[in-house]
Amino acid sequence: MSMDSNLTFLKLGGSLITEKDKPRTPRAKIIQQIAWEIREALREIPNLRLIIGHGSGSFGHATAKKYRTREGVYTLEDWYGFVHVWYDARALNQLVIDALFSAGLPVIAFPPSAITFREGKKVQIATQLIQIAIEKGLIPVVQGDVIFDLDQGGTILSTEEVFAELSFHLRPQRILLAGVEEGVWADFPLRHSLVTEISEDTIKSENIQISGSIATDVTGGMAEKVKSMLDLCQRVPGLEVWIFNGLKKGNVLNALRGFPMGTKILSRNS
Ligand SMILES: Nc1ncnc2c1ncn2[C@@H]1O[C@H](COP(=O)(O)OP(=O)(O)OP(=O)(O)O)[C@@H](O)[C@H]1O
Ligand SMILES: C=C(C)CCOP(=O)(O)O
Repeated sequence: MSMDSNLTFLKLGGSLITEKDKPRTPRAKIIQQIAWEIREALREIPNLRLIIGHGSGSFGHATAKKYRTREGVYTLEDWYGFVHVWYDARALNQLVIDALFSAGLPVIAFPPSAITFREGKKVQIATQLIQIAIEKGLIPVVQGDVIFDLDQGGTILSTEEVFAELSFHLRPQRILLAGVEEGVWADFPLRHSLVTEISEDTIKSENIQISGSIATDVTGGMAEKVKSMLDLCQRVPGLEVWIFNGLKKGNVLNALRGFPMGTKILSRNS
């Protein structure tokens, strides 16, 4: 399948849309602001096609950590944990959907728990549903979520993992990952030196200090984000991924306009 030059995936990171170290605390104003920026982008670029994803921040991560849901779901208590994580992730999803819908965006939620399962390493996702929604002019919204797993009962799938699976089928031109950092810092947590481009080559040759999130997190923070996106760029040639700060007014709009900032992740051959 060839690349769809009008299709962009945008993740609103959990660190951006919640106060990640305060349990179940959304950043309502930021979510609203971003909703308006997305609407403005669509007004300016009517043929822009979008899939929006969002992380779980201070909603799902703490509960997922408590029940170790990502490592598997076996006992009755584990299954209680599984639905508890689902419940928390769903609560944040409703707030995001409310803000996007109120801004006039034709959003429709596709929670991975309802359209995805995993068998071994293979993630099966009902991509066709999402494709139909896009063809009808709607904006599918996915999220980090619990999913059933045929080998280990259940697990957690991050937004990036959902995006990766969708990318193989839908071939977006760009993935935009909005968080609270300017991008990937070479010297985190000092934050003096920003890495502008990362490829498989630079990550090996340069001394870039990337670790997990400073808040509670079960999906690996920045380290896993960069690793999974580098891997994806190798497998989907031509794809570009940007990691940038969504807290600054106008940044999401500019990124959607095709002027992203922050750190670009690209395949070795781009
Ligand atoms: N080198 C680095 N550069 C930037 N951030 C880094 C770096 N190393 C670790 N981090 C941490 O990783 C965080 C980003 O990962 P995190 O998973 O929290 O993002 P998110 O996708 O917004 O959250 P969520 O998983 O809740 O959706 C940063 O906010 C920072 O705390
Ligand atoms: C913890 C849960 C429920 C999902 C994690 O997804 P992410 O916030 O995109 O990493």
